[in-house]
Amino acid sequence: MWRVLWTLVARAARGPRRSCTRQGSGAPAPGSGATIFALSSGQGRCGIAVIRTSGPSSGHALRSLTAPRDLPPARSACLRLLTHPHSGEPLDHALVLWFPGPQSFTGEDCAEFHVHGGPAVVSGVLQALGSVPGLRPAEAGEFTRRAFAHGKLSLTEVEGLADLIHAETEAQRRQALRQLDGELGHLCHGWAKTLTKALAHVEAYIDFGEDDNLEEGVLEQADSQVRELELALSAHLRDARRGQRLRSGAHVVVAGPPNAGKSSLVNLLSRKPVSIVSPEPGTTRDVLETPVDLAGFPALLSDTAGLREGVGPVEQEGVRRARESCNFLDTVVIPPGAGSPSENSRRLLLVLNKSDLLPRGGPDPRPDLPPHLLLSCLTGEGLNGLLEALRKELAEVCGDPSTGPPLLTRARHQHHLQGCLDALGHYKQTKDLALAAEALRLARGHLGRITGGGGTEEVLDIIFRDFCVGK
Ligand SMILES: Nc1nc2c(ncn2[C@@H]2O[C@H](COP(=O)(O)OP(=O)(O)OP(=O)(O)O)[C@@H](O)[C@H]2O)c(=O)[nH]1
Repeated sequence: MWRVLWTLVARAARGPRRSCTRQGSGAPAPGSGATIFALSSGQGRCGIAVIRTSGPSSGHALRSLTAPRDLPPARSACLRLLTHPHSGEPLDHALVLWFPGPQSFTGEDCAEFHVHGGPAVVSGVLQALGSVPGLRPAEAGEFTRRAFAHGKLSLTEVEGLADLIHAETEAQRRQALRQLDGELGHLCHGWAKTLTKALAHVEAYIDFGEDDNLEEGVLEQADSQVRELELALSAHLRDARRGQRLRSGAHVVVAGPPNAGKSSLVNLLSRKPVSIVSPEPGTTRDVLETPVDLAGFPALLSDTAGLREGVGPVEQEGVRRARESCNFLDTVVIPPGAGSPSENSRRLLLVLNKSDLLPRGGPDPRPDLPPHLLLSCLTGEGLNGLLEALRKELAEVCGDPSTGPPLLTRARHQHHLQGCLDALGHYKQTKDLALAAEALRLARGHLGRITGGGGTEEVLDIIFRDFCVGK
């Protein structure tokens, strides 16, 4: 029987749809065939600038620009004089590297020129490359798109790479690196393998149901595999918003009565004068948002109008907007002497500001309040404690990328996971084994599309739009 089942596992793994493996779309990247070139390091004056090429004429380009005109050994840096291929004019002394395909980032022949980073050197070398027949400037993300097309990166790894390039905080960098290293892809791959096994069991029953040699309980095994998978997928979907928040930033709202020191705290946390600080109550009238790195997590920090009643229509509108902002993670700042906050915040971190005005080492001045932190925006005392408390809150809200399972970082991951769960729901409902097998294939197709299997072409333009030229 096991031989029968293994054959079926192999067949189920092939299936009518592409399984979730680490491979590209199979479709050639637009315009692949041409050799592309671009500055891959940042724009502007710098010590070293890296210019690279990818495509069949890379070797020819390297020989055309370097003296001596032979290819350096593969993947070894060599010092060469760069000259213009037509005029012979010296352009720079550069380190050059030759990466013959398929052992290169894109899977194609690639060359790199590490030149001195002056604008004239860079434009001279780019112009020289443009004069080599068969070469054209690369479009944004075209190197990575070719890497994807040649199966060098899965789609989740491409997304991880895009996130790594855009990462502005430590938590974002950690998360992006984990995705680039294939953690999310491996997770989906593991789920797809479970589905393949379940499918093999169902197909075995369809083909050999009457065969005495067929092992007992194959359908029950498939059912239990599906149940386990459902639990795992549901757990990930429950956490789905965390990964997206980690990419886009959590909302942190500073709210409280007028003159509490909200603007002072926003300026302190963002390390720049975002808001006007003044002893006059009611200075901040509207919600002021600024992106910040809070204890390694990305956040959109909002300063709000002081919450009070009986003011004019403009300030009242500010108060209304402030209350509306208190939907996410709120830090409510209150001064000594104010009443307990009544805001209906989902997550509240209470800070008692102006602690420098309190007697040193005295008892807690506000034992009537819920647990709170003491802070002085004036002296900075208590700031480390507040940052640590924020780090814990944000790790809850965004997910901690140092530990825990890989996060779903995009809406499309969530969409396909939900699609997979829905298909598993159909599997459980139907009594028809052929339809059950089809539901499992459908579920597996959704998982495959997360890592870039068939049917992802429509999202490629959106994903690669996030890249810069040269990547
Ligand atoms: N002593 C002391 N004064 C502070 C501290 N933080 C802020 N202040 C002062 O308190 C006053 C009000 O500060 P703001 O930051 O403008 O207060 P706010 O809550 O934004 O005020 P509104 O715009 O009215 O809502 C200013 O004079 C600040 O210099 C602090 O920790 N200690």
